[in-house]
Amino acid sequence: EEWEEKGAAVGVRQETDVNGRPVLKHVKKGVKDFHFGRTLGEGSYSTVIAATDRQTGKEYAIKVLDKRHIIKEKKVKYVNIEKDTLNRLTDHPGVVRLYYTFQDEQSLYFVLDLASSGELLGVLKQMTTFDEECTRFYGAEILDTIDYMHARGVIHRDLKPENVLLDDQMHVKITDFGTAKILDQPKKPPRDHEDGGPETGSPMDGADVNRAKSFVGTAEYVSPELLTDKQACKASDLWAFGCIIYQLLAGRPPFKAGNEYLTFQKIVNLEYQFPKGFPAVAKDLVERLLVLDPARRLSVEHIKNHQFFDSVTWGRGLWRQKVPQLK
Ligand SMILES: Nc1ncnc2c1ncn2[C@@H]1O[C@H](COP(=O)(O)OP(=O)(O)OP(=O)(O)O)[C@@H](O)[C@H]1O
Ligand SMILES: O=C(O)[C@@H]1CCC(=O)N(CCc2ccc(Cl)cc2)[C@H]1c1ccccc1Cl
Repeated sequence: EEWEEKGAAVGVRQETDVNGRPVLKHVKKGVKDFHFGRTLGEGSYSTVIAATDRQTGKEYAIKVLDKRHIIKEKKVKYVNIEKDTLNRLTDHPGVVRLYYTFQDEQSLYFVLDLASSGELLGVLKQMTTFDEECTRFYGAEILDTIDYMHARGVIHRDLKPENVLLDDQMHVKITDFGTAKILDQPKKPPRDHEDGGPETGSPMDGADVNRAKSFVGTAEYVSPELLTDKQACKASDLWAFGCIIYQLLAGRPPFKAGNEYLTFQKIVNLEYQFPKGFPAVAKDLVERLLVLDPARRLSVEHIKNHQFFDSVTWGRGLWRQKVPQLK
């Protein structure tokens, strides 16, 4: 009998108890409720598979994590962070939604929105570069989603075109929250070392004693403050946002060198140039985001009011408008 897991009940069934009295049974989805289809992709600790709910016919992406591998690689903390973060970010069109979680002997399952048009990075590579209109549209949807995350006390910490997925209508779906930071966790007694991660207080915490000293995202998008004083803040996501805007228009990220160390050097020395023909208004925006001091970087509000986004209608309207033809 599949019993309700804490707060995870998704369905209710009417039954009668031994005295013939009606009783409501909470049932939880499981593997058998889905028809598993094609593999969408592989991660270091996960496989993502397209699946259809047998009762409703709705399509999902199910992320399957191998328990043994996660424990061996000491990634249990990231699993809990991903779940806790996704459970906080449930009502915004720009975030991949987590519908159910369940498990069996070998695996953990996360039932997610299916983003069937793949990664923004893949589309950018096909196009080489985006024109201003497409950059403005995708920049606006990404920024609107960052605004929502930050308002819910979540810093993504690893924003990049690979983690910006696209749904069947080519709207943005941001994913990969395993390395996110949840800001307003109730303060736990200080630990002997700080990795910047949230105090999840989950039973897994104690088990995961040698936590990563500090998480660093993907080299090309890492903010200078994360490299110098190991502290990420909301402005770190806006640094990555600046790198993404630059990359959509230029076809490559602003800081890229032969190896990670050289890339880090370019970042902390703010060593980057704009290609010829880079639009002036976009250049001004990027220059106000790629600022070494996080306190001097544009805030979300100021970015929304920047001339580059003049024609954008922020809010729900943004997500209802037709996506621009990628040309
Ligand atoms: N909701 C989704 N819809 C469609 N495709 C997805 C979805 N989530 C992930 N994918 C694809 O599946 C692949 C694996 O994603 P996953 O999040 O498991 O690992 P990853 O984050 O890409 O890798 P790593 O764990 O090493 O960072 C990725 O290429 C991604 O594009
Ligand atoms: O937090 C939860 O929602 C439940 C609580 C009950 C439970 O046993 N799990 C799995 C805990 C877990 C985490 C990592 C590994 Cl490698 C194994 C088990 C949690 C879980 C179930 C399914 C999918 C993800 C998770 Cl974290």
